[in-house]
Amino acid sequence: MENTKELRTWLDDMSLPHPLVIAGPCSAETEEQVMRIAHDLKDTDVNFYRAGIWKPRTRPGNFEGVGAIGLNWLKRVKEETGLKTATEVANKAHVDLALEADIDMLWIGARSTVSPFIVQEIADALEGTDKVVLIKNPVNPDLALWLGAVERFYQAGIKKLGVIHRGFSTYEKTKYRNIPEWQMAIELQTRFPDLPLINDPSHITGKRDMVFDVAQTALDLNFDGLMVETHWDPDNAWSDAAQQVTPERLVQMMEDWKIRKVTDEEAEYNKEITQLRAQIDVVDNQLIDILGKRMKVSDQIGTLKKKRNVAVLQTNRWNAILGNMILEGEQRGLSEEFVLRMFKAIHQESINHQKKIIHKV
Ligand SMILES: O=C(O)C(=O)C[C@]1(C(=O)O)C=C[C@@H](O)C=C1
Repeated sequence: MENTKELRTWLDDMSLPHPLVIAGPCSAETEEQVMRIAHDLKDTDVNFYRAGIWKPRTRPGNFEGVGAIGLNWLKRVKEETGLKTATEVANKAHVDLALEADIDMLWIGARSTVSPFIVQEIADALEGTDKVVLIKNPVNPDLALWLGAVERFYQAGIKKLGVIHRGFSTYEKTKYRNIPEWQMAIELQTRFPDLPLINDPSHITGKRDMVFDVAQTALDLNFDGLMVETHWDPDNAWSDAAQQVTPERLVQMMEDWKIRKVTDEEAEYNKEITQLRAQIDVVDNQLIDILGKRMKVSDQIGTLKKKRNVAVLQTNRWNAILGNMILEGEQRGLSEEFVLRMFKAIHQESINHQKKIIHKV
């Protein structure tokens, strides 16, 4: 699949003066709940009304969705409010029912994207549809798997495509429910700049008081839209209660978030950015030069270790370096997370260099 301008035609055709907004409850619970939230969102910037009908849950025994009856409620939403509708599909039966109910947008959940078999089944069932299909990232940070899923839909002749960044599972506990790994979204944009990219701050944060900040970060990174779980009584929601916001809060967020331009054509801006980028180029070249020099020293250590039959990995020395560099980094305004990531990459490269030397016959 190649990047083409046509990938964003469906979004451009909407001529929105703001990012695309998909909002609504995590799960459709009752007809009253679905209709009440829809009416609250009716005259706002929300473009698509979302509601989960079939809910893939981590463990059995939790509320697994109301099932097909909820599709009738979404039909009613469209009739009464004019909002377009969206729901998740996870197999062919879901697709058939959703198409029958004329749902406008279908998304593929993170747990489905991980399985090429399921993705292919859904893509085949959707072949040639003119509905919008959005593919959430797989639960694990695997860009090839994510793009592979997009490709399967593209090959099934689906032209209105997009992706949803909902964050990634981790074993370690973090402040996020699913860590954003923004780098993945940046890489995706670099490879497919015209593929509409939607952020899901609800699933990334898992907490409603963090939703705004993550949404703003996404907008700062040129995301095309946001999917925000919205419930009139979030605390009593039947699923994902902690991460849903009220319609009033969503309206406030839509007023408060800052939309940045992709670029600025003004001469003054161009002059300044060109000068600053020239400085970045100089520093980047110095960085590469310095890293090359460091690896040359590492090569010498490798030769010495080979002669003396000493192991490549030296954890005491390595931990001492890391500790020092975290302190040094702090004084220069560099986060511990960044210093750790950078030095782990340097260490790995250094080890690779020495391994080559030691195994050379
Ligand atoms: O100090 C060493 O023994 C090295 O090989 C250098 C180095 C490094 O790149 O800093 C590389 C590997 C070791 O695990 C520790 C440190």
